Amino acid sequence: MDEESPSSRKSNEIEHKVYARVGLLGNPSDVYYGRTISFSLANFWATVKLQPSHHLIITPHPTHDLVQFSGLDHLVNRLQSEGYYGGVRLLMSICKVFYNYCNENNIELSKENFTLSYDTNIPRQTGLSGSSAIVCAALNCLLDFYKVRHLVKVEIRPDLILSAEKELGIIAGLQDRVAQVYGGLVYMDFNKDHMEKLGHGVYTPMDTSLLPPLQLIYAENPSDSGKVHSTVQKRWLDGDEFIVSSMAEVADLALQGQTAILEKDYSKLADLMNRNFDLRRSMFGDDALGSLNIEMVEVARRVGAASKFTGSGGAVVVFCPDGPPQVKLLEDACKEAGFVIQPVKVVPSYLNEDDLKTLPG
Ligand SMILES: Nc1ncnc2c1ncn2[C@@H]1O[C@H](COP(=O)(O)OP(=O)(O)O)[C@@H](O)[C@H]1O
Ligand SMILES: O=C(O)[C@H]1O[C@H](OP(=O)(O)O)[C@H](O)[C@@H](O)[C@@H]1O
Ligand SMILES: [Mg+2]
Repeated sequence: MDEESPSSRKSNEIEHKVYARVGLLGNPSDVYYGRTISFSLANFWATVKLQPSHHLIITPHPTHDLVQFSGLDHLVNRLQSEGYYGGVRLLMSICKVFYNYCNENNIELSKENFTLSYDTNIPRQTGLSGSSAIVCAALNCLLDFYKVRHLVKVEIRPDLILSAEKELGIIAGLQDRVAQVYGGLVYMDFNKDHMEKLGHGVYTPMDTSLLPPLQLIYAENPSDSGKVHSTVQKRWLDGDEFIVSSMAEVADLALQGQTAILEKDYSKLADLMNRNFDLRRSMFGDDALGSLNIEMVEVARRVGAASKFTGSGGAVVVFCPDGPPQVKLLEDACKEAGFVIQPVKVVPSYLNEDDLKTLPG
C-alpha cells in the first residue's frame, strides 16, 4: 500500500491505515473533561482490511492473537508478558458499536457481509494508542463498505471508537481517537458543558510545522492503560481534591501549550512538558507508573531534555532544546539503558472531502 495514503481499494477490498499518536500536552486530562494537544505519529501504524464475504468473519492475527503454543511454558510466558487479549475483541466491539449507532440514527445498512483482518507495527500497549488505531481503521473500513461516511460526522467518530473500548472495560479518553480520526496536530478541549451538550469536544487542527524536532523513546514493556487509570479514575469520581485540582492543572498546560506552540516559544513548551509528567507522577504514584517508564523520562532529563509520557506509559516524547548535540547525548544514554529512540515523524491531517463536509462551517 502507498505509505502516503491512509486508505486504498483493490477491486472490492477496502484497507485503511491509522497511525499511532503522541499526547504532547495535557494528557491524561482528556479522560476528565480537560484539554490536550496530540498528534498523529507517522513512525508506526495499524492497518485493517475488509473483504466482502458470505459470512461475517473476524480473522485472528497470527501473532497478536496467538492461540497455538509450543508448550505450557510458551503459553504462560506469553500471557505474563502480553496478557490475554489481542485485537479480535477490538474489531468485534467496533462492529457492535457501529451497528447500534446506525440503527439508532436511522442509517440504513445493506445486508452484505465481510471479513475483517488487521495488522499493526505499533509497539504493543506502550501508550502509543495501538488499541484505538486498530479500532479507528476498522471503523473507516465499515464507513466505506456500507457507504455511510457522509452520514457519520467526523466529530462523532472518536466517541464511537472510545465506546468500542469502553464496551470492553478499557478506561480511556478521547485524545487518541481524535488524533487518529483527524490526523496531524490537534488542540482538543473536552469542556464538560460542551461534551454534555454536543456529545463531543471542540477540536482545533494546528499547523504541524509549528512543532520543533521531537524524539520518541520506548521500551518493549506492555502496560495496560485500563489498569494504570483505574485508581485515579475512582479517586476523581469520588471528588478527591488533590486529583481534581491536579487534573485541572494538567488541562491548563495544554491551554498554555497552544499559545507556546503558536508563538514558537519552545523553552515554555519544555517547561510545560516537564510539569505535565511531574503532575502525572504525583497523582498516579511510582508503583502504578512503573520504574522502567520513569527511567525513560529520567534518561532524557539527565541530558537536559524535556520529557513526558505519550500516553499511559511505555513510550516517552522528548524535546531537546539544545538541538542535535543534545539529541546525540540522548541517543547514547538510551543505547546504554536499552531503550529504543527514534526521531518523531508527524502525519499531516488526513480528512478527505467527504469527512470535511460533515464538519461545521
Ligand atoms: N499491538 C496490539 N495488537 C493487538 N491488540 C492490541 C495491541 N495493542 C493493544 N491491543 C488491544 O488493546 C487493548 C488495550 O490496549 P492499551 O492498554 O490501550 O494499549 P495502547 O497503549 O497500545 O493503546 C489490549 O488489551 C489489547 O486487547
Ligand atoms: O494516560 C494517558 O495519557 C492516555 O492513556 C490512554 O492511552 P494509551 O495509549 O492506551 O495509553 C487513554 O486512551 C488516553 O485517553 C489517555 O490520555
Ligand atoms: Mg489504548
